[in-house]
Amino acid sequence: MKLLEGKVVLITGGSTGIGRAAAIGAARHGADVAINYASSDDKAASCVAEIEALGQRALAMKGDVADPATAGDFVDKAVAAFGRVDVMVSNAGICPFHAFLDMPVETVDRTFRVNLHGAYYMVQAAANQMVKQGEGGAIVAVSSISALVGGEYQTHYTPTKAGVHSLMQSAAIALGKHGIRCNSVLPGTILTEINRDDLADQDKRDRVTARIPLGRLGEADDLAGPIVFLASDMAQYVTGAALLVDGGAFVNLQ
Ligand SMILES: NC(=O)C1=CN([C@@H]2O[C@H](COP(=O)(O)OP(=O)(O)OC[C@H]3O[C@@H](n4cnc5c(N)ncnc54)[C@H](O)[C@@H]3O)[C@@H](O)[C@H]2O)C=CC1
Ligand SMILES: C[C@H](O)[C@@H]1OC(=O)[C@H](O)[C@@H]1O
Repeated sequence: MKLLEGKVVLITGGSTGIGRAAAIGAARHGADVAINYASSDDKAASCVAEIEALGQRALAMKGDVADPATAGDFVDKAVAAFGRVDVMVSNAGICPFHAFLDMPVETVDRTFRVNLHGAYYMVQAAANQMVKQGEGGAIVAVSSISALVGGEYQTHYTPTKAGVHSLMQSAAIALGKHGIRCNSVLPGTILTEINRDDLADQDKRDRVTARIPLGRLGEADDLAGPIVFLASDMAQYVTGAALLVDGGAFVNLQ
């Protein structure tokens, strides 16, 4: 069964990792997909090609989500190409691991701007388009298990993920009357570019893996199903929710 047949899905940071897996997952479920991406034209083009090979329409738009203007441009471009917006997956993010006591101001500022401000502007732009269309919609934000627990080298990052989780809760209230559902996924540790260097430390990798009841680190594709589900009408009465996708890591205290 295809869960997103005929829908138009927008995804930020969609050329790699979790965003790319969500883009391909949405296309497999019958959606046309627009991705925003930050830098690599080649990766964006290959994602578009993969979606088109599945028989769906796709477009890629380069843009920095930290710039408020990018959100409106992205939504406008998707509407010009596909006529509407049914789903926004706010996924773009950075996590430049660094110790707390000498954290550079620029690193804090950039992480907040990309992860939290970027999500805010994208969600707002998509919601305005959905309200204009008058047929509801679904917003899925990629938050993190880090919204609930800390990280020694992530003091600038974990608050942004808590913020994204909170944004979905408040947006669910603000947008419920328009039939727009807002939910977040909370991935655990997923092997992607964002943590490639950090997890090159075998000790850390082993420690993180040992905490996961399912016995392995996550892969980007582990997020595709939960994101497609929350975006789809199968989740028609789910809003303001946060779905942990962490192999059980969060509940594993002792
Ligand atoms: N990999 C993990 O263990 C976890 C990742 N996450 C979140 O998942 C999301 C996706 O990350 P991953 O797929 O893991 O890594 P990734 O590095 O493959 O994906 C992040 C994407 O965001 C894009 N991006 C970064 N800054 C941007 C900007 N200013 N404007 C537009 N796009 C930008 C990157 O180019 C990249 O495509 C992030 O929000 C991250 O915080 C959450 C929990 C765990
Ligand atoms: C990038 C990290 O490996 C990853 O990011 C998160 O949000 C998770 O909690 C992991 O720490």
